[in-house]
Order: sequence, then C-alpha cells, then structure tokens
Amino acid sequence: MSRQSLTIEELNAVVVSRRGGDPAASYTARLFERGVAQCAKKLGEEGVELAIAAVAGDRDAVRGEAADLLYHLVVLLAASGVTLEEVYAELGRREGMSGLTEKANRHT
Ligand SMILES: N=c1c2ncn([C@@H]3O[C@H](COP(=O)(O)OP(=O)(O)OP(=O)(O)O)[C@@H](O)[C@H]3O)c2ncn1[C@@H]1O[C@H](COP(=O)(O)O)[C@@H](O)[C@H]1O
Repeated sequence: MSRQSLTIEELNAVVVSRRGGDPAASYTARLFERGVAQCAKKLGEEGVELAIAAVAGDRDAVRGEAADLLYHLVVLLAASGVTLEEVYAELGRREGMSGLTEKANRHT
C-alpha cells in the first residue's frame, strides 16, 4: 500500500538499511554495490533531468524528478559516509551568513 508522504529522514533510514543488502532484491543495494562513482553519476543525471523539467515548465515532471534527485542524493551521501545530520549542521552553520538575513534580523 502506498503512503501519503515520506520524509527525507524516513527515506534515509530505508536507504541506510539497504547497505550490504541483496542487490538482486533491492535497487538501492545494487547502487551501493556499484560504488560511489556510479551513485554520483545517477545524481548528476537526475539533477539535469530536474533542471530540464523546470525550464520546460513541466510541473508534474519537476515533482517526479525532484523525488528522484532527493532519493539519489540520500544514496550518494550514504555511499560517501556522510550523514544527513552532518548536512543539517552545515546548513545551520550557514544560517545568518548572508547580509540579507542580517539586515532582515536588524528590523525585527
Ligand atoms: N525513492 C526511490 C527511488 N526513486 C527512484 N528509484 C529507482 O531508480 C531507478 C531509476 O531509474 P532510471 O530509469 O534512472 O534507471 P534504470 O535504468 O532503472 O537503472 P540504472 O541502471 O540507470 O541505475 C528505478 O529503477 C527506480 O525504481 C528508486 N528506488 C527506490 N526508492 C526508495 O528506496 C526504497 C528502497 O528501495 P529498494 O532498495 O529497491 O528496496 C523504496 O522503498 C523507495 O522508498
């Protein structure tokens, strides 16, 4: 049965659980088996497909390609040994780095 939504954290938990899994039973396990370079190639392809869909103004394709991109991003992070928490921490470090954000904060 399909769910209404799946968060990146939930997707990440499934992806990480596939590491070392049976490549015959899991596409994700197959990607891990192929290695980082192949995971990176898939991510690049999906990024280009998303960009093309966006430029074409194809909203349905943007949604689908964005889901593909997020999936392949999570796979590449796991294949690279980088956790989502590390990426979140990096985003957190950047908060307030832009002059615009500081300017906006001064007015609140
Ligand atoms: N979100 C995804 C997801 N998005 C895309 N894909 C797969 O990505 C592949 C991309 O298709 P392409 O046409 O780009 O490539 P392909 O020719 O099929 O395969 P390649 O040889 O190019 O790798 C398809 O086979 C899709 O099934 C995904 N496979 C899995 N997931 C998630 O990962 C979970 C675990 O999946 P398994 O590892 O298969 O159990 C699933 O429950 C989903 O939540």
